[in-house]
Amino acid sequence: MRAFYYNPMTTQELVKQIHTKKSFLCIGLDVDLEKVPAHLLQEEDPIFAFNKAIIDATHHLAVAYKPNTAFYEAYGLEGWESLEKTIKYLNENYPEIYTIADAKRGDIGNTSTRYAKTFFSHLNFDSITVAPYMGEDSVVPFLEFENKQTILLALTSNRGAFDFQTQKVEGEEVYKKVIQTSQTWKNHHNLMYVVGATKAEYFKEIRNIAPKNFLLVPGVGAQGGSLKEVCKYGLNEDVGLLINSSRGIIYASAEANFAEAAALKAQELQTEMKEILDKI
Ligand SMILES: O=C(O)c1cc(=O)[nH]c(=O)n1[C@@H]1O[C@H](COP(=O)(O)O)[C@@H](O)[C@H]1O
Repeated sequence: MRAFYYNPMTTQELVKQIHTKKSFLCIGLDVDLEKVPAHLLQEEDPIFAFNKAIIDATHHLAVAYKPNTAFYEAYGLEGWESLEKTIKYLNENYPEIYTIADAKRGDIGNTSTRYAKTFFSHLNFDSITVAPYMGEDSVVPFLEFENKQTILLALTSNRGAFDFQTQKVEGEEVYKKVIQTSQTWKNHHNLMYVVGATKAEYFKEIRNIAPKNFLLVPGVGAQGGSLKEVCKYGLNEDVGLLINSSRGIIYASAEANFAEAAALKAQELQTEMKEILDKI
């Protein structure tokens, strides 16, 4: 795929879109060919056909899409091509939509630079999820892209988050150290954090140390997190939340009506979001 001209999206534009659509919904495009409707398997590119139908049916309800790269890499070269077609389709047809490469990268600086080029320059994603474990020099190559966002894993939605992230080092939980330390690397226009929806009771403290940053919040839907609980302390003056649901939306039906069923699920969340936004 050749690089094409594309205007990168700032957080201010993201906030504008949130207010226009009355939505801070992110739809996760985690495509599993064992779960897509059988008739799509006859398509030349079933993954892209599935994504296109979901995007066309839900783009007015969501402000962001988040393909998790594992679901594409698992199908080898063909899967990677489906990912390329998906991001190109989003950028060309819905340029207002915010895009997240959920790739959870991060390596020595020289290698992180290549990851950053892959997802920001070549694929033209607006943002990427990055693991902070290797420290500042592994994250800075992503932050050097001025109009792109780096989304650091802070407190993840899974049970294993308690293995390291909530453990104390010198009296402070590791996830707090990640947030506090990284705040000195770049400003809130370039830096966001992942905080799981299943960890709603932590949002108050997280907002104390990261009042301005956007938080990407996966775990609503299939993992059982509550939108209302997250919003109680997670919202900030710019809304500041992107709530992701993947399986709960895209696999609402495995029948021919899968895209309409996905739109209904997205609509349920958007309606709840509108009610919340109307009150602030
Ligand atoms: O970075 C992520 O997006 C992420 C972080 C996290 O703590 N928990 C988490 O579930 N995710 C991702 O968010 C998506 C959640 O999918 P569902 O549980 O199907 O809604 C998957 O792509 C996960 O890999």
